[in-house]
Amino acid sequence: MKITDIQFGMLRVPLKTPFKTALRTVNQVEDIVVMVHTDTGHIGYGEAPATAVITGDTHGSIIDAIRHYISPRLIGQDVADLNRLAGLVQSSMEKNTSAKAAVEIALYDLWGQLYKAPLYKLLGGGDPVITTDITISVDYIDKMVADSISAVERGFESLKIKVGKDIGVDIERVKAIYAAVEGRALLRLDANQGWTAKQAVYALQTLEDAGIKLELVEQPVKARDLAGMRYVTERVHTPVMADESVFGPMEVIELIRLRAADIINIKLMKTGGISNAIRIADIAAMHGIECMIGCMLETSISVAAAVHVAVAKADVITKVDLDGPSLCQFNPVDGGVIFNESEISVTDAPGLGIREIRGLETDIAA
Ligand SMILES: C[C@H](N)C(=O)N[C@H](CCC(=O)O)C(=O)O
Ligand SMILES: [Mg+2]
Repeated sequence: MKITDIQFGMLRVPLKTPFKTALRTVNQVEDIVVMVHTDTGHIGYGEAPATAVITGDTHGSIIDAIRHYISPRLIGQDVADLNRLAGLVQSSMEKNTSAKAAVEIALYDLWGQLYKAPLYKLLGGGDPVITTDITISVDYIDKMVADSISAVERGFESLKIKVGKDIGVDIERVKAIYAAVEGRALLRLDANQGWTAKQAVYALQTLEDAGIKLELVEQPVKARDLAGMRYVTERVHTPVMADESVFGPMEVIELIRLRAADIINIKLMKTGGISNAIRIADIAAMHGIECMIGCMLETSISVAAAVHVAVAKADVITKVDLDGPSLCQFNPVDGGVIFNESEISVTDAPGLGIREIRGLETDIAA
């Protein structure tokens, strides 16, 4: 199975409700879809969101990276040489992790199609059903409480509460949500870098002293502030998770060396795809550190790939934040992973199992 062409499309899907974090507000998913064509007629699918505030990637940079740096290395190559091709993708240029992820995901999809097996089985197999949390956007307290109750009524047993806007209000936000859903859902906080280390310790100790048990706190301080991450980790009982602080395996090794977090959030859009996500899971497992697998604002194309990784690496990926498809007003994908609110199931269709993507705009400019 030889690669003959790589094409792009733009996929726009409105969100059910605006997605608000300490870093940004978004109303719709607008992702680049990558289609890797082969001489056998098989097509591999990948997807890349332009999360400029986290990865630095924009629509233009994703297309440019694939068109001018990644694609020329792959045309004519054999999909059976997957590891070598993943290496070509990773070494094509610095950074640009979302572009690399989209192409790698499509290559892994084709690899599964080549061997007529679902990706998770080729990655080692596992229980085909996993459970995700859902994000509660940062907002007025009453709105966050109402959104949390609604999520619990939809069956979500784990809520990812966005904070990081104002330390005093954040504490009140968490207290109010905890009181509203206590005993019915676990609370994860994500400050998206919005606090200083001292603020984070103050907020978390205040919540702990009030008897509020949190499952974890994600990225309390600035991405590059590893000393701050360590400061928080050493001073609170709540497990601290690194998100924006870690992209690839080298950063994970450094984070572990510094003991700067308790848990690692793996996202394909930070790792540059599946190969490095697996490396990080293996490094974490060797050090006895748990991982979450997360996503950006992505649909069920790239999130499907993350699901296959989560299923195959469930020994170390013990937490799942793959709510992108649940945040969308509709699923544009026919076939593939089944997203049913908190329950996500892989099927035994080859690769990612994607048959068709509806509403794809293929006339996008460079
Ligand atoms: C969508 C997912 N639950 C999530 O919250 N991801 C964010 C970043 C998403 C974005 O801004 O596109 C995170 O974990 O920080
Ligand atoms: Mg996060």
